Amino acid sequence: MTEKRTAATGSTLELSGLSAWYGEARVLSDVDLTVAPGEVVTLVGRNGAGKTTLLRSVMGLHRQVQGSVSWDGTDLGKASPDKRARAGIGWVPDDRGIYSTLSVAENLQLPPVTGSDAWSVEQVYEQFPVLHERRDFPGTKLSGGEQQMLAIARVLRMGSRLLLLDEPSEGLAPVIVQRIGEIIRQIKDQGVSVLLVEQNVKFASTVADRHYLLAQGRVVESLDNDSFQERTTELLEYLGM
Ligand SMILES: Nc1ncnc2c1ncn2[C@@H]1O[C@H](COP(=O)(O)OP(=O)(O)OP(=O)(O)O)[C@@H](O)[C@H]1O
Repeated sequence: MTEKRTAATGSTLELSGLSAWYGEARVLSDVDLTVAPGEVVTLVGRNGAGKTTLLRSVMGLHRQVQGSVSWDGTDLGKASPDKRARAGIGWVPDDRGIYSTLSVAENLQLPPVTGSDAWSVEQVYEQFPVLHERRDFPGTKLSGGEQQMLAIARVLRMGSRLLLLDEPSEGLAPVIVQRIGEIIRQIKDQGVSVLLVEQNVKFASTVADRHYLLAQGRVVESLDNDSFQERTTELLEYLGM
């Protein structure tokens, strides 16, 4: 098992006044957001609200931004995505981004180790037995759920301390969504933080500590999970979801 980290050794993500544009179009406006060590936080909002752009801005993949993204007390400024990855931020895109012609085992060998908490391949196989069973299969032969597990396992192999997950439950069967939920709770227990874009509100409420509701690029509500569960119907109606 991976050693459990304590909150004291973790890092906080803090966005302050983050705005983002595509050309002239402003798609994020003055977003303030924090993710504390070991916290699971979701971004909820309808299509086009700016959720993916926010994750890409944290990773440094979207560059037309203003405001600050700070990690571990340091403003990331214009740091490259590679530098952010080496600082412990792991990105799991919505298309999962695995190398489809490489085997599961090869995909797991590729990531550079960036942190002292990097999972070994053995740990990955212990926690994701299905990846062990499929270790010689190419990415193309994996189911959606297996691809999602592989994508998450790859950032854990690097030792990322903050996972940015873009719709991990999308298109997956309920039993697999449940398994992804267990994995998120487990990595949280190990002190890893998660910022999760999620349209599946029920799933979000089973894994998250807090939620930010985004509408037209603005944070319109920030709620703990109890308040979110109490007000789900009202909030979804407001968001048009
Ligand atoms: N490459 C791009 N060029 C121009 N506009 C873009 C681009 N990517 C996204 N947008 C626009 O930016 C806004 C925010 O998009 P974003 O993908 O961040 O939203 P989202 O909340 O993640 O929605 P979805 O769930 O549909 O991906 C939308 O209006 C979208 O049309």
